[in-house]
Formats: sequence, C-alpha cells, structure tokens
Amino acid sequence: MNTQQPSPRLFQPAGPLRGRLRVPGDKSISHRSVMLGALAVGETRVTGLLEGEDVMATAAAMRAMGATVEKSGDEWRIHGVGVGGLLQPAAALEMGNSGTSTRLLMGLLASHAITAAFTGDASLSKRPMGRVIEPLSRIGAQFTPSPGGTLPLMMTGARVPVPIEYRLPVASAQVKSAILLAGLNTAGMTTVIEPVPTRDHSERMLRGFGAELAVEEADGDRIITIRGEAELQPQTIEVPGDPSSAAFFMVAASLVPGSDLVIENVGLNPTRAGLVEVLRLMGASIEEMDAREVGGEPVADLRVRHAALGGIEVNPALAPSMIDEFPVLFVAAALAEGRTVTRGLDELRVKESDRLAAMAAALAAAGARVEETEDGLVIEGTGGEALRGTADEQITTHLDHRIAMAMAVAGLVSRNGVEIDDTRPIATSFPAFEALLERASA
Ligand SMILES: O=C(O)C1=C[C@@H](OP(=O)(O)O)[C@@H](O)[C@H](O)C1
Ligand SMILES: C=C(OP(=O)(O)O)C(=O)O
Repeated sequence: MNTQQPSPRLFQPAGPLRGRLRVPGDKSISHRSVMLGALAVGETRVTGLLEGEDVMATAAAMRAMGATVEKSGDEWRIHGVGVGGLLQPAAALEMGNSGTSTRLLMGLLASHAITAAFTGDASLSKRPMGRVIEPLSRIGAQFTPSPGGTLPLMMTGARVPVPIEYRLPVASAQVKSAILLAGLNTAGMTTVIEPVPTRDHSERMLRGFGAELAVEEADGDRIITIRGEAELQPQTIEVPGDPSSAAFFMVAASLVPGSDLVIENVGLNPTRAGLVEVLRLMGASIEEMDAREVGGEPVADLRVRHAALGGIEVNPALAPSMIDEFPVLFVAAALAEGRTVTRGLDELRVKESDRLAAMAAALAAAGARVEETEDGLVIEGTGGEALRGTADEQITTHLDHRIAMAMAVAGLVSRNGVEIDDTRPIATSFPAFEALLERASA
C-alpha cells in the first residue's frame, strides 16, 4: 500500500451504470504467468497482466530468485531461470497481502534446495499456512513458522524432493497449486486428489508451458498428476479479464435502477463462474456476448441490466467457483426481495479477513438485516429499497480489498452513502476500481 495512513472514503448513492468498461487481468492467471515464465528457459511475453500489488509481490519475489521480470510498453517480458534454477534470495520475500503469492511460492521453493524467509502484512500474517506446510513437509521441505503456523516463516526446500500423492483436506486451489508447483522439480509423479474441484488455472497453464500433466475423474474425485523434472517452454500469454473484479460491476449494475453496462473481456472459466449462475438464479439480467477464447480460457463480454433480484438458497457446491465473490453477493442479497441463505462457507473465515464476520458487521452497520451463522450468512433483503447507509460509523475493512469494494457497491444503493475506513487495500487486486466506478456511473 502506497501510504502509511488509512484512506477513508464515503461512497455515495449514484446514478445508473452505463457504457462499456474493461476490468483488469485475472489475478490467478497473472500470478501463474509470472511464476511459470520465471521457470521457463527463454522469454515469456504477457499482455493484460494485472498490475495490482499482489501480482507485483510475486514479480519481486521471482526477481529476487534470479528471473528477469520487466515491463516494456504494454507487455511484460519474463526471462526464466529454468526449473531447478531458482537462486537463494538475499532478503526476506515480502508477500504483502497476498495469500496466493505466499502459498504458491512456498510450493515452488519446496523442491529447490534454497532457504528463504516469507513476511507479510498484518492480514496475511494471521492466515493459516499449515495447509501447505503439511504436504510440502512430506515432499521434504523444512519450515519454521510463527506460532500457529503463520508468517513470518523460514523454509528450506528439499535437496532430494520426494514425490507424494495427496488428498486435499480443504477445497483450495492454492494448496493444490503449491503441490503441483513443487512437483515440477521433483523426480517422478506427484499426484493431488481433489474431492471438490477448484479453479484449474494451474493445470491449464502448466500444460500450456509444456509440463506433462494428466487429469482423471474417478468416483467424484479429480486426480491430477504431474511428471517432475519438467522443462518449461516460454509462452506468449494474453490474460483475460478477472471475473472476481467484474463481480463488483455485475452486482452494481444489477442493483442500480436504469443501469445497462457492458463489461468487456470477462474470463468465464467454469471453475470461476459461479456468481454469474447465482445472480441469474436471483433474477439478474446478464447476457454473454461475443463468446470466445483468450489465453486458453473462455471469455465473453457481459451485458448487465438492472433487474429486480429475489433471495435464494445458494447451493454450497457452487462455493469454490465463486469463493472470492461472496462479499459482493451478500450486498446483492441485502437488496433482493426475500431471504438469501448461504452455508458451507467456512473458508471465508480465513481470507484477508473473516469475511463472514466482516460482512455481517458491515452490512448491519449500513442498515441491512443479516444474521451470521457458523458457516454462512442469512440475509433478509429490502426488495430493492435503498439501504440506510452508514450513520456515524465507518465500515471496518480489516485490510481486505473485497470488503472495501463490496461496501463501495453498497454505498451506491444507500440513502446516506457508505463510509469505509480504508480504500488502500483495493490496490492489491483492482487499482482502477474507484476510477472505473466513477466513470460507469457518471
Ligand atoms: O489459486 C488462486 O489463485 C486463488 C485461490 C483461492 O484461494 P484458496 O485456494 O485459499 O481458496 C482464492 O480465494 C484466491 O483469491 C486465489
Ligand atoms: C483471497 C484472496 O486472495 P489471496 O488469497 O491471494 O490473498 C482474494 O483475492 O480474495
């Protein structure tokens, strides 16, 4: 974050969202483009890379371990060191707010015989790392985390990494990816078994870079196997727009009367598109135009028009495909007609903040009717009537970009506006968010 001081802001009611806009590149694909490019031999070129703080933390770490990562015009150019070629960083790897950078890089390092320290901000330093430490220890890496299995931590990768077969105990693309990345430099076959499918960008991109990776389905499991000691070939990558960033505009345009907005170039990988499905079940008007493929991922322009939304019971099986979209879905639910019930969302408690507690408190402070359960929220919507908005209170965002952006959307559909305590974390994933929101509703 650029400044030391929190940057509060009142998000005021606004007119319809209209016209066309383009959201920045997908965060998950951007991280992986930099990491895999840094392991390929030769020059990888990336357009549409998300230039948010999280991805820049990944870029800085890969530079610290020997890769060249530079921007030239609109394009990022990455010169890799080759699988097995990462150098020992001279200083701690500063991960900022980014769980994805931390867990995926721990995976990469686990099969390189180097030692590194990982540090992060106050939010990241509370998040559980045991979920990657456990499988990566089986591969042979050694860890000294802070008490509770958190950052700051030190790790030393295995000299002779051991291939493992690992069944994921939590639905987490970060844990899956950490193990697959460790498998890249591990002789033999490394296998991850996913009882619940999560975003599959690592699988698609590892294959795209030339790794030998197989995916099988058996008894409801996805079994992913990667052959180690891979040689990655540099790629030219066009990163599609981030559906998790588009989500704020999908909900805003659905809620603000008179809106008719086209969000261009949105990635619609089925492992990411749960919000579109849920909003449609609530009655949203979302039309997919010019469906195409960008960078090996399905993409479309989304035309979103205002519509009256109704509350629903959200199928917990959809959670992994919209895991980062729940904060803004809760805002949609707060304006819908009737009750929305969500459950099976324990993972939301270990994101940048406890997103169930943070959103329950934030929506209540803005005048919504919300009840927090053990693993979800139950929300009674207003039926389209504006929320009261915040009174004398500021919304606490807990260094969580998604809470900040979700409550900014709530401000658009409130009478008093919604004041949040700090907009700085928005820059971790979506630096242009405020400018785009202003432009769309001008
Ligand atoms: O693999 C990834 O790029 C991500 C996986 C998800 O985390 P989990 O694996 O912890 O669910 C998601 O919340 C995060 O924003 C990005
Ligand atoms: C959970 C998120 O990211 P990360 O885990 O990378 O911090 C997010 O962007 O909502």
